Amino acid sequence: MAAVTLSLVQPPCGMCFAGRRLRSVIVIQAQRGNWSKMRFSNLFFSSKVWKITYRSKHSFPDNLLEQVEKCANARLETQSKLISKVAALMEYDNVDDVFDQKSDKQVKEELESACKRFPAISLGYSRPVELYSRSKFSEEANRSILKTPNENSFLPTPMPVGWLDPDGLSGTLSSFSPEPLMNVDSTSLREEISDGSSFMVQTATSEAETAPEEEDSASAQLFLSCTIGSMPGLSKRQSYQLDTCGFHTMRKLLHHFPRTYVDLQNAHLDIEDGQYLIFVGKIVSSKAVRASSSFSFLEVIVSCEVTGRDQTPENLSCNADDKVGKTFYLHLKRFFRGARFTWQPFLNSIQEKHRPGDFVCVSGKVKALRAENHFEMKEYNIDVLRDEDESSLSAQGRPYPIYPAKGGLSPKFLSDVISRALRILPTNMDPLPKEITTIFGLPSLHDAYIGIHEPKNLDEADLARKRLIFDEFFYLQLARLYQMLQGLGTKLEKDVLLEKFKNPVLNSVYIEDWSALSKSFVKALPYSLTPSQLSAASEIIWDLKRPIPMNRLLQGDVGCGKTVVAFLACMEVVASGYQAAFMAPTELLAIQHYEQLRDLLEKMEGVPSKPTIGLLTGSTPTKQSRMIRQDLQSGAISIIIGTHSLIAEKIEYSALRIAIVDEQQRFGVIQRGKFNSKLYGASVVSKTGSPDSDDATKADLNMAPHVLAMSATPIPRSLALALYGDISLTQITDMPLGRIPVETHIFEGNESGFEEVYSMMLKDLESGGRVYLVYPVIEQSEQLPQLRAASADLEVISQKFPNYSCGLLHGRMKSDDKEEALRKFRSGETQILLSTQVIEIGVDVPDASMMVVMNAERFGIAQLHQLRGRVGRGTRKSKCLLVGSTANSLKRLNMLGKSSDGFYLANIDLLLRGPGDLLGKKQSGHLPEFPVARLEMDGNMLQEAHIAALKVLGDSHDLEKFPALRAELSMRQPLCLLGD
Ligand SMILES: Nc1ncnc2c1ncn2[C@@H]1O[C@H](COP(=O)(O)OP(=O)(O)OP(=O)(O)O)[C@@H](O)[C@H]1O
Repeated sequence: MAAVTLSLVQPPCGMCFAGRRLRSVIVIQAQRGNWSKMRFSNLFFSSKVWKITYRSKHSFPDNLLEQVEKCANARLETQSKLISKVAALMEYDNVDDVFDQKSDKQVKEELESACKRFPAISLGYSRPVELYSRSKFSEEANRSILKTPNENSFLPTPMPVGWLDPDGLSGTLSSFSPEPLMNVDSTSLREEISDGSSFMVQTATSEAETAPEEEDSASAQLFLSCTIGSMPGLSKRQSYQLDTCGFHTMRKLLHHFPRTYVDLQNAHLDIEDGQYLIFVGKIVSSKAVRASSSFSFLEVIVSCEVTGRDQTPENLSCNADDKVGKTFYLHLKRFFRGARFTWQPFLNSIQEKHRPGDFVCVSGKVKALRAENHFEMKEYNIDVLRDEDESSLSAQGRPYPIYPAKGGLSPKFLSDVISRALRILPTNMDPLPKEITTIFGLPSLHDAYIGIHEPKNLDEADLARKRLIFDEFFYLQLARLYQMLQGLGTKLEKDVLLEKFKNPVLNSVYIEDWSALSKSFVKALPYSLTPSQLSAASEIIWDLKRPIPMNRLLQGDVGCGKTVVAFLACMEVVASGYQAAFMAPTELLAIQHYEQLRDLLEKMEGVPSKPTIGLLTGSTPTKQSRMIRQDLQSGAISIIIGTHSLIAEKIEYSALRIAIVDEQQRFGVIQRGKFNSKLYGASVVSKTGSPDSDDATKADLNMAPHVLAMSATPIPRSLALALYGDISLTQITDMPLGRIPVETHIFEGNESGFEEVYSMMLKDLESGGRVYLVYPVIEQSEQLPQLRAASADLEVISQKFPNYSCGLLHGRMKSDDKEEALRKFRSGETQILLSTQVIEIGVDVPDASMMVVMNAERFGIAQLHQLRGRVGRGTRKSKCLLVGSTANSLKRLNMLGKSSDGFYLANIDLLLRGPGDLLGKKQSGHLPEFPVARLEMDGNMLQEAHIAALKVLGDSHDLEKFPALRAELSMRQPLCLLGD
């Protein structure tokens, strides 16, 4: 049986015990009524209460208490409905008047008699009140949830409790309430239910109970994780509906953000349908009508005087100073479906809620009715003003939030529930330390929720959005850095790592301190390294000397010379006696890197034992690949270059120390992470060198390899942070000396456009150049006949340029054929190479001097920039011709004509096409979801969030000092989602 625990706080001297408190007593007692057991229908029970309140007003509380007492043993699931009904009925009875006329003494006597009758009611103190089911949270947490200093704002209130239409059709009547809710500030009532769950009706503000702030915030933020069913005042059906539509928790509900805000304008003389306007006027009538046996509606008519200048043509001649006035009639309707809403007392009650003559402020969307100056208000809000003076304040327009519907729940319903949730939002729920919000100028979480849902102006909404975006980025960064720190042993290591992130520029090793092998490698290069290449290599080598696995992204514009920097990293590792793996996205590129490295090693002089290198791709013959695997296992191979076969399970390394992933958009986080499983044992080292005693310390044992990712599509920093979180960035910002910028020309793909393109091609070929022709597809397609296809065009181009030989290269060709086609083009046997975008990545033919891209609008800007980077890699002046299918497409392509800065173009691409397109499907699949933030717009905030996360972790490596933050982190970021 349900045990009733009811607590009433002794009011301060002189303050009247409001009738509301007794009403609350009744409400609680009503919970005990087992109306389901007694087969009471809703109607029956309601009518009972009504009868009592109407017939015997004077002894109303006693009688009512008696009646509800009869309904013992309420079943848990029926209680919330019952309580809603009773609370609602109480609200509409003028019970306050009855009690307010009585003296304190009288009220006290009544309370005492109630207490005698119901031993569960005790006077004089307030016990802790639990808001949510104990099964969901620890008792302690619940207690402190309710000890928020601003408890009143946290309290559920009976008005909305009672009036949410159980059918979900008519929404809440809360907007009709002249005074928001019952002001029970110092009464605490609680009923504990036998299964341990509890439901709070009202709670108290008691100084003695005010808990320390930290405790408050730690538990108050648990509020967001409360199930939607725990939200006071929702009917069972509404909870169910919300839950099935995905609003499982308060967080989910509060994160249903407005789609947009309508600028609510003050009413003016010329009203047009669909405008969102705000009026101040007087209620002229309020009528509740029973339309059928199961349908009723309420219509409130508000008259509003609006003055202004008449803009109609016949009045244009009037003096400009003449103001005219008009009276508009606004019709506010609300519909109710269900027999119980056709019941006359109910209709009377809702009708009386709006008294003719009341000043109100009405806002919503207007729709003209047939009668002149009569408008229906849709999606409206109505607020009763205390007096006319308040009207000037209220009439100031606010942004009007427009919510998206979800799962069949109407925007209005959602907005009502959200606004109710906002009213019980604890103010101190912010898990972010105050210091962080202050440094970054962010509002508190409480203010952010209010600001996004009920902003006073658009600036407030913007600031709120900023805070919510910051949170999304912050927790991502925090989780990734936290995860990384957890992988480290000592405090010192953690400090070093955090310091490294804070001051990335300070961490580099001068060339004098590089290994002898690296220095000889630099000497063997046919060119000198650019300053950027030097500093990039220094940064990487600094990292390689730490006992913490490096996770670095080497970025640089196409053709800036990243490969050689990566080779240097390999040399440094090999010099310490370890192995390096270099993974390329395509076989072509793997072969290219292998040959380049082989040539450079051959030129190296004065090195006693040169590093041994191997090539392993999908097409390596089985016998050869078995041998390579054996050599990797024994340490006979110190640098292995290959494709994704390098991370195959059967590959074992003896001492893998660095994995270079030439990502070029093709590899995702997972592939990089797979290298982590390629741990090495310290017992075996490669043959090239022996580990320095300093480096190969015990801490190195079983350390995951360093990972250096290379990206030629400069991923905007924000995107890199979002994608990798904990990654360090190294950028090569200058180009090798002697490079001549590629000229870019844009053409429309019509007859004259192609004529010009062909003539430019001919000129280039005649001067000894070599031309890439890039196509969006291999074969002509019936679905997309406008696309030029590489295979189909081979004949056309061969005929057009009979004196030159053409080659074909595309992804469907066999590996050997591809290599052969590229070899011929590189050597000059073929002068024209018709290709698909397979050449986009890394292909390095320094003599290629022209690139023509057909149907160029089919490629992203970053992609085109990549393609363009295939030319201009030597000393010849090169050109890139982009042929757009239509005149419309040229605008976007023109951007490439204006800039050759890959970072700038990548940002533009991110802005225009979003991260998914920029990264490619594979990689963008690893991007975390950001419900509010748009990386392309809000990316710069990621950097702030990164700094904030570093700061927090710097203060407390394991977040022990920030329990609320830790709890929030675990709720937001399950660690399995954190990439590698
Ligand atoms: N410092 C330098 N001076 C002159 N040439 C250089 C320099 N560094 C690299 N190169 C040459 O520039 C060309 C491009 O280098 P590399 O292939 O490393 O560029 P990349 O940054 O990897 O470009 P991509 O993104 O296209 O792969 C190569 O032919 C390389 O030999």
